[in-house]
Amino acid sequence: MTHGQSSSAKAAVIDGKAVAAEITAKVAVETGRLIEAGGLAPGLAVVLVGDDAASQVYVGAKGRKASELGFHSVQHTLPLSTSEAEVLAIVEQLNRDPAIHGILVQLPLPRHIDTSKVIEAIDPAKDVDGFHPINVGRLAIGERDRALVSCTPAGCLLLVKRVLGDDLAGKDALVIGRSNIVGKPMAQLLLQESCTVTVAHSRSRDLPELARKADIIVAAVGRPEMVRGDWVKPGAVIIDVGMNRIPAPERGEGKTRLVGDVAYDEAAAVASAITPVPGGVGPMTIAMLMANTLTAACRAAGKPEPKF
Ligand SMILES: Nc1nc(=O)c2c([nH]1)NC[C@@H]1CN(c3ccc(C(=O)N[C@@H](CCC(=O)O)C(=O)O)cc3)C=[N+]21
Repeated sequence: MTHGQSSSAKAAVIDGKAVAAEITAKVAVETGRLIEAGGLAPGLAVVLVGDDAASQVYVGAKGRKASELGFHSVQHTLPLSTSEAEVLAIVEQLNRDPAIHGILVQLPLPRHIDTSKVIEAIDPAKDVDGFHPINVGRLAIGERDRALVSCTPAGCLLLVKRVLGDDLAGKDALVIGRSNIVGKPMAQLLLQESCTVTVAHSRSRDLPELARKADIIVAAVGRPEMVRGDWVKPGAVIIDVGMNRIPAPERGEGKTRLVGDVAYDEAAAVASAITPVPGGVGPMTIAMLMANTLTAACRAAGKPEPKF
C-alpha cells in the first residue's frame, strides 16, 4: 500500500480512555482503602505560571479528576510576572505541607524561570511527575519500586502490556524521541522489561529501517504523521505520544485537528494494535498522575501501595 487514506485498517485500536478509566477506578477504590486504614486523602497541588490557554485546560482537567477521586486538590495559578524566587517559595511551602503528597509544576515555565531549579526544589517523594533527578536516577538504576515514574511513559508501558501481556523480554522496541519527559524514561522502562531498546532522534540515520525491525514503536517527537505505514513491521504495536494541532480547512476556515506522530490509517493497516490521537496516551497521562499521587500518599502513611 502507498501513502494516503486506507480503508483496510486491521489493527486493534488501543482504547486509552477506557484503560485510563479502569486505572482511575482502581485509584478511587485504593484511596478509600488508604483512608479507611487511617491515611490522609491523597493531596495533589498543581502550580501553573502564566495564562497559556492550553495549559489552563490541562490543569483544570487534572484538578477535576483529583476531586472526583476524593483527593485533596489545590491549584496555584500565578501571573506570568511571577519571579523564580516566588515559585520556589510556593514549592517549599508545599514540600512542608503534610496534606500535600504530590506537587506538579506545569511545564513549560516562562523563560525567566529556571525549570531545573524548580524541579530540583520539589521533594522527590512528592514529585508525581517523576522529573526530579533522584526519581530519574532511581528508575535508571532499576529501583522503580522506590521511584515516582514519569506519567506518560508509565502509561505507555501499561498500554503495551495490555496488548502483549506482562512479559516483554526480548522484544525489539524503538523509541523515537529523546526528551527527558517521555523518550528517555520510556527507554529506561522498556529496558527494565528486558526489551532490546533503540532510541532514535533527529540525528538518527535511516529511521524507516530502524522502525521496520521494531515489535514496539513509541513515537514521541512532535512531528505530525511522521511515522508512515511502510515503516511498520506487520504485527507491530504502535504507541503514539504525539499531539500536534494542524490546520483542518476541510472543517472550515481557521479550524484545526489533533494528529499524532504516526500516520494513523496507514500504520493501522499494518500494525496489530495502535493508539489513537486523541483518546490514546493523553488520558493515560492523567490517570498515571493520579496513581502516582496515591502512591506518594501511601508511602507517606507507611501503608502498602497498589501496583498499577
Ligand atoms: N509538569 C507537567 N506534567 C505534565 O504531565 C504535563 C505538563 N507539565 N505540561 C503539559 C503536558 C500535556 N499533558 C497532557 C495530558 C493529558 C492530555 C489528554 O488527556 N489529552 C486528551 C485530549 C486531547 C484534546 O482533545 O485536546 C487525549 O489525548 O485524548 C493532554 C496533554 C500533560 N502535560
